Amino acid sequence: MINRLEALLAQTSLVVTDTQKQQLVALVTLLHKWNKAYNLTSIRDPENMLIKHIMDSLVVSPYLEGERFIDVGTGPGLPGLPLAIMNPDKEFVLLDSLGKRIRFVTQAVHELKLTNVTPVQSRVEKYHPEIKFDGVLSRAFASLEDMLHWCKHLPKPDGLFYALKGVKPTGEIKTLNTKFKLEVAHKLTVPELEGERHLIVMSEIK
Ligand SMILES: C[S@@+](CC[C@H](N)C(=O)[O-])C[C@H]1O[C@@H](n2cnc3c(N)ncnc32)[C@H](O)[C@@H]1O
Repeated sequence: MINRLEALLAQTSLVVTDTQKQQLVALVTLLHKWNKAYNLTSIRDPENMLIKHIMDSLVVSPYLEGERFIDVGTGPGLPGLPLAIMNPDKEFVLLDSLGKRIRFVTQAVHELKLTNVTPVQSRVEKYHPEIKFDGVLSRAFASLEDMLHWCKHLPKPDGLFYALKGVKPTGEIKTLNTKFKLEVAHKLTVPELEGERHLIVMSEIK
């Protein structure tokens, strides 16, 4: 699988060390193994997991600004685990309300020896950390409006919200609550993934 990962990475400008490649492959292997018993993702085949989960998460990496992030509704650690592997100098809280998903994330953190990830089982509305975040991330979590509403207590005053989406959510952007504004919408290219991907970056208006 490492050859396949290297071929996919070669189609990007991402610079990934051998250790990081091994961790990414180990993550796919673990997800594939746990998925049989715990139904963590509808994508069951490791090759598809590499493209639709790992590469889809990794291409967000160059756009992260800051040191401390939370991935809300992380499910089995997506995009948070690939991003944490890619950015060992940044801290990631991976939050989900479902126990089986956070148990998987905890196991992955242990097996991959990740020291920059804290798994948290909680509903996002009820999670009030002492230290706020530079960025609030989500993929396949909620509409932009719901994400901003449920997560508005999480970023630092100048922190950003990042939502990874399919087709550009023009309607959702137009109807953003007047307290928030669109910073930028990046069109993402995920090697060998058909269909559009967008990273919507938003901030609160002060
Ligand atoms: C469709 S899954 C997406 C999982 C992952 N981000 C991905 O891209 O594969 C949405 C996740 O959000 C979680 N979730 C939904 N509402 C939540 C809330 N209010 N607080 C915390 N987690 C929530 C669900 O348990 C589920 O794991």
